[in-house]
Amino acid sequence: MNRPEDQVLVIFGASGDLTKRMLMPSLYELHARQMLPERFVILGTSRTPMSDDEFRLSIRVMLQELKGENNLKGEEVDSFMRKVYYQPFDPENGADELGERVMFLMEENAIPMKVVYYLATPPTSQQAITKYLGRSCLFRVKEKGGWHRIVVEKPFGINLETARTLNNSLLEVFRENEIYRIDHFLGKETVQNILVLRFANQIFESMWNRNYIDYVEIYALESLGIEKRGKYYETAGALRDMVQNHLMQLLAFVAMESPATMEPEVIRDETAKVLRSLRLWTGEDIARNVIRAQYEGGEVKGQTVPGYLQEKDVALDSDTETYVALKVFIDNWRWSNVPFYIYTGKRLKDKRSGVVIHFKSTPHKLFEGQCQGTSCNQLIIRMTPDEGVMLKFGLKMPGGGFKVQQVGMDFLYASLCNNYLPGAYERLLLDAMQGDSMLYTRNDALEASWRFIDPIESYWREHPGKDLLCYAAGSEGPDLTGVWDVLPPVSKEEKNVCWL
Ligand SMILES: NC(=O)C1=CN([C@@H]2O[C@H](COP(=O)(O)OP(=O)(O)OC[C@H]3O[C@@H](n4cnc5c(N)ncnc54)[C@H](OP(=O)(O)O)[C@@H]3O)[C@@H](O)[C@H]2O)C=CC1
Ligand SMILES: O=C1O[C@H](COP(=O)(O)O)[C@@H](O)[C@H](O)[C@H]1O
Repeated sequence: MNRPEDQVLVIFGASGDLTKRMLMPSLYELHARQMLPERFVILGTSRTPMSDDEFRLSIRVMLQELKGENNLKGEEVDSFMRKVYYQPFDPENGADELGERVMFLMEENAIPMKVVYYLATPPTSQQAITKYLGRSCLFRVKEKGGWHRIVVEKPFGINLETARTLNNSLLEVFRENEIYRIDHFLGKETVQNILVLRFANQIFESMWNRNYIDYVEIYALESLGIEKRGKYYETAGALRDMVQNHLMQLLAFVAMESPATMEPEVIRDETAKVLRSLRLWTGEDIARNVIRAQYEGGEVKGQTVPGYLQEKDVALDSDTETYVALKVFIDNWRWSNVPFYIYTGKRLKDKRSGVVIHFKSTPHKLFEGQCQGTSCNQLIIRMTPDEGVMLKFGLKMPGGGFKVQQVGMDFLYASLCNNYLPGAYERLLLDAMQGDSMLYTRNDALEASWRFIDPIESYWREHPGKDLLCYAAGSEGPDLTGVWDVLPPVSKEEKNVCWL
């Protein structure tokens, strides 16, 4: 792959968690693999006063923590740090020190006027930063034959209305093709692989519809709690934090029609179409098809952990959901009446995420014990743990008679000769630098997703605490027996099965 052209990356929110834990380590990894532009500067900025060296030191410490001191090459870290700078700056204070610093660094490093801005800041500051960029001397890079792009972190609004307001303020300064709305799930190798698995293999794609598929499960289960993000999580909950963005995008990849080409706009047209075809739940449909729950105290991996209500910055009577299960339909020709079950939650037994395609059973059952009366065939696309793909089918048990046992054919990414899997942020940062927006969310898709989420949030607001289930931290989630027609996937289903 070609390295991106020479440019500057300006990261707003440089003193924050995302920059330290995800962005800088990903940029370091790209540097170590010589995938960054030859002439390249990373300028971090936030309001916190810090010198270049203080910023570099904080990044060095984080790299050592994440990768282990022995796994870092001193020379490589030093050469990376030579690309890193910091400028304290408040976008609301009227001055343009940031713009001047960027211009100076471009000149000093003989970098053309090409800039990516990364907004790793809270949504409340995004409008002020965008407005600043519109009035800064930086805005002139385009007049001088350069380009600029802006990457915007989630959450993109808290409902359709706020998403539109944010989008309009971005469009006052940037063109749609310069706006990159990031969804880090799309940067995951296994998620991208859904496209290849589906569209490079006739055996799957020809069966990928209502005639052969009974139902689909999409899940992202976590053992982590809300960490120190109580304030944010109280306004988000599992539905806005995970479903509105990541799981809707994943659903769109699983359900989209085959694109005519692999061009970004063609792929994004197809994913947007899926989200526009979602059946919108209203009123009592919501009570039937959307389940919410909240964790109580418990034990996760041998550690006692508090319940959600005891977490910092959480209201004592909060009804914020930390778990949500949804039954979703895509009202189009391909998926008519095929349920998609979506599950996500915090403080569960393990971290597991993936997609399970449940194929229909054979029309006539010939064999004894044929997969306990259900279908023998599932395709499991595992994102975490053990990234890979497993196909399950029935085979004859050795010995007399014709007894069926379900077995699995398992592909593990770890088994590849070159088993380096780029992190999601590595891939997405590189794409933004190269001007490839395929794995970034387009505004119409985002709006379609909010159109589905908003009525559920409104219903919950109108019925505080109604039907809120609870589950113990460290469990598999709330007990849905009798509440839900299909029970959520449990860890054992993803494992290969051995002969009885
Ligand atoms: N952390 C994570 O794992 C993930 C985070 N995100 C998203 O990324 C964004 C940042 O998250 P995170 O790093 O965790 O948040 P933090 O609170 O850790 O950091 C926020 C950063 O934004 C800066 N900031 C805050 N207010 C302003 C302002 N008015 N003007 C300029 N800069 C400001 C802060 O610096 P200062 O106060 O010095 O200005 C700080 O550098 C959020 O939108 C979050 O939802 C998305 C996915 C994962
Ligand atoms: O965006 C978010 O994603 C993480 C889960 O991401 P993963 O890559 O670790 O699966 C989630 O923990 C967080 O709450 C959410 O904001």
